[in-house]
Amino acid sequence: MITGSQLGPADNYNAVTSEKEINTRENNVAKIKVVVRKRPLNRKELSRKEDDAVAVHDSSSLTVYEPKLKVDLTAYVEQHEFCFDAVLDEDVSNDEVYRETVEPIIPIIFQRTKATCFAYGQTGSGKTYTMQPLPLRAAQDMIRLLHQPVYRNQNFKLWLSYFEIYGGKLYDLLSDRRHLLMREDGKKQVCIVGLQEFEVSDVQVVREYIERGNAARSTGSTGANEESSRSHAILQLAVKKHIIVTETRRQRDRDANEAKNTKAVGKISFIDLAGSERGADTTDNDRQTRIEGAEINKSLLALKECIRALDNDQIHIPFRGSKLTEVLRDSFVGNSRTVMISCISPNAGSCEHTLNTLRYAIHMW
Ligand SMILES: Nc1ncnc2c1ncn2[C@@H]1O[C@H](COP(=O)(O)OP(=O)(O)OP(=O)(O)O)[C@@H](O)[C@H]1O
Repeated sequence: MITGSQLGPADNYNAVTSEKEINTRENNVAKIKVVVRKRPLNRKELSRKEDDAVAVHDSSSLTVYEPKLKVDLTAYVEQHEFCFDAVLDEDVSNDEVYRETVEPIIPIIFQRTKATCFAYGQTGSGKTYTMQPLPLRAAQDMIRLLHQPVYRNQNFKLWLSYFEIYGGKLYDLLSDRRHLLMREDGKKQVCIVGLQEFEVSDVQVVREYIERGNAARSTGSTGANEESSRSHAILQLAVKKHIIVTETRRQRDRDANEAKNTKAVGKISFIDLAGSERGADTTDNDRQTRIEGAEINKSLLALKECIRALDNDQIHIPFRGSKLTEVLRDSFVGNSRTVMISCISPNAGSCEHTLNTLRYAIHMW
């Protein structure tokens, strides 16, 4: 697989981008990229003297050492080797994560590409820690690109929206958690009725919107991670071309909203998924938690099915499998790119979840 890391750093965006250069970039960015990130042992795990069961060998392979018992109760360790597009060790910074995952995609968003970046893993494995900084960094680079003459002259603008899927329902995180409805138009385009989109041209404003959305997110508590997220949060950055309307038409369309005077170019969606083990979260908790668990399980399975179907160039993609995949439908069809970041906990006690996460990731690869 070709990895995006072959592309130049963000500063290269400042150079004037030629059509040929863009096409080369587009071909160099893998359609689906699977990256694994290991987090360090946390204070609790260290105080319990838990073993680190994950060894990262190089930039693309790792081994999980699973503690097991024989039938006669003798302890032994089973080794599981894995290989991915990229494996990021515990000392890798969020900046490096950005460079490895999202940065290579940014220029091709301006060339009608739709991209999806999501983090997958058990509760407490680092999904939010990994996903939180990515949209801001992406917005920074996108705003810089908007200033290039080639895009400025075409009147390209950046728009932001942020919503969550909680218990199979959609809520706008930037509009007092307003309940949103999803509709399909005649051209089978999914649209989220009432979702607020904001034009952004300043990184500080982007930061404020992200903070506002984060504060509105649904969280619940479990034994594993008290601030655990039980919803999928989706932040979208869309590049749109503003169409200059004549004064006569403007008057005619006096009541039309801003969106009618724009044309979609490309989009990147960042998804912070709910904890992957939540699908099995059916015994300890109340009915509501069990329903949430079932919904989460359904959407994670549907996501896997869709990505596998895309990778195999299948004609039928099972988008209708869940609300999550229905919402993401337009991001997967046509010229699309997907980056999956599998977050894993290093402690031996999490081995089973870690192996499940890596096996989920292997199916995408
Ligand atoms: N790579 C990392 N380096 C340092 N600390 C990390 C790293 N990854 C995660 N952490 C810390 O681990 C804790 C759990 O991480 P986080 O909340 O991102 O998990 P999560 O996978 O999003 O969990 P949930 O599904 O419950 O939301 C946080 O305190 C976070 O700061």
